[in-house]
Amino acid sequence: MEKVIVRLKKYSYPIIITSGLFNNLEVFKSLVCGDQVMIVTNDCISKLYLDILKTQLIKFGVKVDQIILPDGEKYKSLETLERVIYALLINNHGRDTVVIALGGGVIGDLAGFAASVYQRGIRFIQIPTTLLSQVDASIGGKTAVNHVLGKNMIGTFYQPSSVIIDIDCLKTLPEREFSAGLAEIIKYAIIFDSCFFNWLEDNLEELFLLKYKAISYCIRRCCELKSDVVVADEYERNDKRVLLNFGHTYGHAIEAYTGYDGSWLHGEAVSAGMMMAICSAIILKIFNKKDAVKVKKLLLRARLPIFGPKNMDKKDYLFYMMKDKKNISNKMRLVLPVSLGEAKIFSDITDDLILSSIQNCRSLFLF
Ligand SMILES: NC(=O)c1ccc[n+]([C@@H]2O[C@H](COP(=O)([O-])OP(=O)(O)OC[C@H]3O[C@@H](n4cnc5c(N)ncnc54)[C@H](O)[C@@H]3O)[C@@H](O)[C@H]2O)c1
Ligand SMILES: O=C(O)C(=O)C[C@@H](O)[C@H](O)[C@H](O)COP(=O)(O)O
Ligand SMILES: [Zn+2]
Repeated sequence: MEKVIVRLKKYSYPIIITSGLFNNLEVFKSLVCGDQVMIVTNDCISKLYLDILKTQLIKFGVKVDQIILPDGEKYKSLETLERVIYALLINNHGRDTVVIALGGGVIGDLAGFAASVYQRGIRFIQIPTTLLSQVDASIGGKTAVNHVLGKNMIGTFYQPSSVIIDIDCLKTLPEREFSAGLAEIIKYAIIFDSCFFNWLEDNLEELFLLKYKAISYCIRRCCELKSDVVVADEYERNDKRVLLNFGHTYGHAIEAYTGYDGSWLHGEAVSAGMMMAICSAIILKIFNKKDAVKVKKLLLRARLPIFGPKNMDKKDYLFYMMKDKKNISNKMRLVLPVSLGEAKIFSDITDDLILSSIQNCRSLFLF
C-alpha cells in the first residue's frame, strides 16, 4: 500500500494506492466505523464491486444504503443529482452520513456534488474504479454536473475525506476507457514533467498489460503531480490549477456538442483538444513541431483520437468555447505548451486563432 497526502491549508487527506482492497477492507475501518453510509454507484459498477464492498462495510457495523444510477456521462445532470438527494432524505441520512462514490469520474463528480450540498455538506470518500478517475477525477475536489450548454457548468469545490484507489479494478475496465485515462496521464507529462513523458514513451505497453510496477508508479506520479497543484491553488484562483485544463477548452466543446452521448469519452475529447491546443501553440510559434509530432505519436500509441469529430464545424467550437469557465471579460484564455514539460496560460485569445487551429490541425498532423 502506498500513500500520497494532499496537504491543504485547512486539512489534509490521504490518497491510498493499493490492490486487493475489496478482499481486505481494514483500510475503511477507521474511516467509516460507526457511521451511516450511502454508496453512490451505477448499474455497471454495482454488478462488479457493490456486494463485496457492502459485505465488508456491514461487518464493521456500518448502516449501508445505496443508490444505483444509470451509467453514462449524460446522467451527470441536475436530474440525477436530485435523485441522489432524494435517496439520502428518504433514508433519513443526517450530517453524520458518509457518501461513498464507487465508480469513475461521472459518479465521483456527481456524488461529490451531492455530498457538498446535502445539509450544507457531509463527508465523502472516493473509491475511483477507472484509470481516469484514479489519476485525476477523484483528487482535488472539483465536483460538478453538466448542462446542455456547457460541461461541468454547475458544481462546487469540495474535497473528499479520502481517496482509496484499488489498482485491481483496472482488470475489468474496457480498453477504450483505459485509453481515455491515458489522455489525462499524457496531459500531466506535457504540462509538468518531460521525464515522465519519456517514461510514458518507454512504458506504454507495460501499462496496457497492467504490469503492477509500471501502473502503480504511473498512478502514484499522477497523484503527486495533481496533489501539488491542488495544494498550490485549491480554488483555481491563481494560474497554477488552470494548467490542468490543457486540452479541455476544445475537449469540453466536443463533449457538449455531442450531447454527452458517449460517442466521445472525456479522455478522447481531451486528447483531440490537446492536439488542437498544440496547433494553436505552433501557429503562435511558441511550441516546436518536432515535439508536437512526439505528442501525436504517443497519443496514437495510446489508441486515442488526435482530431475532433469530422462533422463539428468551427462555429460549433466557438459557441461552446465562448462559455468556458476560464474566460475573463468574455475574452478566451487557453493553456498552451511552451515546451515538453511546461505550459502557460495565454489571455486575449482571438477567434481567428481558434478558427485556424481547428482548420489547420488535420493538415498539420496528417503525415
Ligand atoms: N473532478 C475532476 O477533477 C475531474 C477530472 C477529470 C475528469 N472528470 C470527469 O470525469 C468524467 C469521466 O470519468 P471516467 O473516464 O472515469 O468515466 P465514467 O465515470 O463514465 O466511467 C467510464 C465507464 O467505465 C465503467 N466502469 C467504471 N469502472 C469500471 C471498472 N472497474 N470495470 C469496468 N467498468 C468500469 C463505467 O460504468 C463507465 O461505463 C467526466 O465527467 C469528466 O468531466 C473530473
Ligand atoms: O482538477 C482540475 O482542475 C482539472 O482541470 C482536471 C480536469 O482533468 C477535469 O476534467 C476537470 O473536471 C475540468 O474542470 P473544469 O473546471 O474545466 O470543468
Ligand atoms: Zn479532464
